Amino acid sequence: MIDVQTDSKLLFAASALVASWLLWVFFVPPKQLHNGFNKVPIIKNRLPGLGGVGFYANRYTFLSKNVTKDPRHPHHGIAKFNLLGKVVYHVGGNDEETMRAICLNKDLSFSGGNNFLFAGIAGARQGGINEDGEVDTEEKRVMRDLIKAISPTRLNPIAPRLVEDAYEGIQEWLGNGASADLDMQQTYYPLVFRFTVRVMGMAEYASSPEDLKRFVAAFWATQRNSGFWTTILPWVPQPRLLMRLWGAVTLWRMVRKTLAERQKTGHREEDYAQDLIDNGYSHNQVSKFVIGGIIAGILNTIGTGAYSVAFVGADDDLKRQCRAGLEAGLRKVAESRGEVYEDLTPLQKLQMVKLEDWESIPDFEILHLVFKESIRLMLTNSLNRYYPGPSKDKEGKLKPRLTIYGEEIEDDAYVTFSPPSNLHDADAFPEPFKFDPMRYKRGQGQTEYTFIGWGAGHHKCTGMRFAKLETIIALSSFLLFTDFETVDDRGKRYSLQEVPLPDLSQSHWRTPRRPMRVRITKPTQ
Ligand code: HEM
Repeated sequence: MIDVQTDSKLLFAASALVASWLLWVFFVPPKQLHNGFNKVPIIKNRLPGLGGVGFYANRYTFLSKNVTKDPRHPHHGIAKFNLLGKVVYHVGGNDEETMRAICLNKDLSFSGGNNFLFAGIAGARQGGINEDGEVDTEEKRVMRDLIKAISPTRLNPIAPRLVEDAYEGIQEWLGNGASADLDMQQTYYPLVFRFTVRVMGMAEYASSPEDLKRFVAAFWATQRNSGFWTTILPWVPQPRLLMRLWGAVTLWRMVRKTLAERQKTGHREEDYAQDLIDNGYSHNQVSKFVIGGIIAGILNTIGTGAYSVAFVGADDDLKRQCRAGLEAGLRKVAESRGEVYEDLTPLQKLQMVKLEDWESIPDFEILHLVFKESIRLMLTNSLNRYYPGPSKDKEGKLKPRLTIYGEEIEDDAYVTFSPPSNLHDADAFPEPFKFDPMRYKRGQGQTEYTFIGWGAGHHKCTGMRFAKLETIIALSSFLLFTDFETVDDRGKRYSLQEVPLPDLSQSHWRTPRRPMRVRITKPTQ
């Protein structure tokens, strides 16, 4: 028999429990935040228990609203806030001492920071740090493999194939027409994807448009479906979460299936996945490497590269300068190989260039400066770290505690540095939102601490040379295989300073604030 009275009592008790738990989750910040460990100002949040979840959803705006209001020095200073029960220190500025404190302190965990502050995995294992407080061997191995995958010995033989990919891409975009208006997200982004799968794995997708399309769609399903609710309530089924799951499962299954096919048929490719297979790595290990490598390789490269093309397409003088530099450099390469420059096709000219040529021939410098300036304007991803506390040195003595802007940081805290605080600082880069690639020739942003675009210290970008190579190949392909200009959706030309930047809170997809197309035309000569 049902005892109605007991049941309703139980129901009441359960509801009260849930309600108190929710109140606690939403309104009670972690004790650590207010414990007076230091005098760092606290960022207040409407739901102090959840904390500054705007950091995930709208990072740039969240920091602009809550840190300094001085637009000449965005995001400068230090402030702390609660984020899902963890204490996070925001740090910004362009003084070398502060950046060194973050970039050179071996007690700070890169993967621990990114698991939580980038991927939004609250309470995840502080990956990469073993019980002795050292970077674990699995993480070291993955990093070693990545360095090998994009080493000059591998990039040089693949570079001509990347040029061919760009050439084919352009022919495909033009189709039978004399010109085409490119939405860069739908055209340039898949091209960079093609480059990346060719280098890392799975090269099969680079030659199969259908597979590439499916792979790209699955990738973006994982990257573009993180938001406020999926971060706060990751266990509650919701459309974005399901999309994310679908993306992750599809990526995983595609890579596993392709690996199994290689094993079954003996088919081989020139990508790094093949090297790993040959070295006896398990399919699990290869899949993790491929997917991780693609995430690292794609996210910062697509938008900054696409905008490099768009900026050049918006200014005829800059385009002339880039073409002149490119042609002069290509002529030198051809002549050094004993070729007659005029006898070569544009494709052959570009395919001859080695990584070291792109990096060392002074005529190519203008292309690098365009890319550098595009990164300066666009890079908003923070440098994320986890601080477990000071470790011990070899004699067993505690190392000095992490100190930033004179304030000691407690154990079990997160630290995040905002690149725009460095890259958009008006003293370091006058008129910071003006696209001005020649500013570096006037002495701005010369060191890794005065230009944090590639990071600095222990975690400086491993993929820098590859990112430069692929972007310069793509930009050079536009310059050599097409004529191009940057227009709006009605075909009206944008000037250099009118090129619409993306909302800087949007970390990867980088949609321009107003419609933007790159109009390519078959060259007349
Ligand atoms: C425009 C393109 C790129 C930009 C602006 C960029 C920027 C950065 C920055 C700022 C960091 C430092 C992060 C930190 O300290 O927390 C970094 C690290 C890293 N980047 Fe890049 N990156 C780019 C392309 C690439 C590519 C193409 C790859 C790989 C194929 C790559 C792989 C990595 C890796 C593995 C790290 C971590 C290094 C370590 O922990 O030692 N990046 N990148």
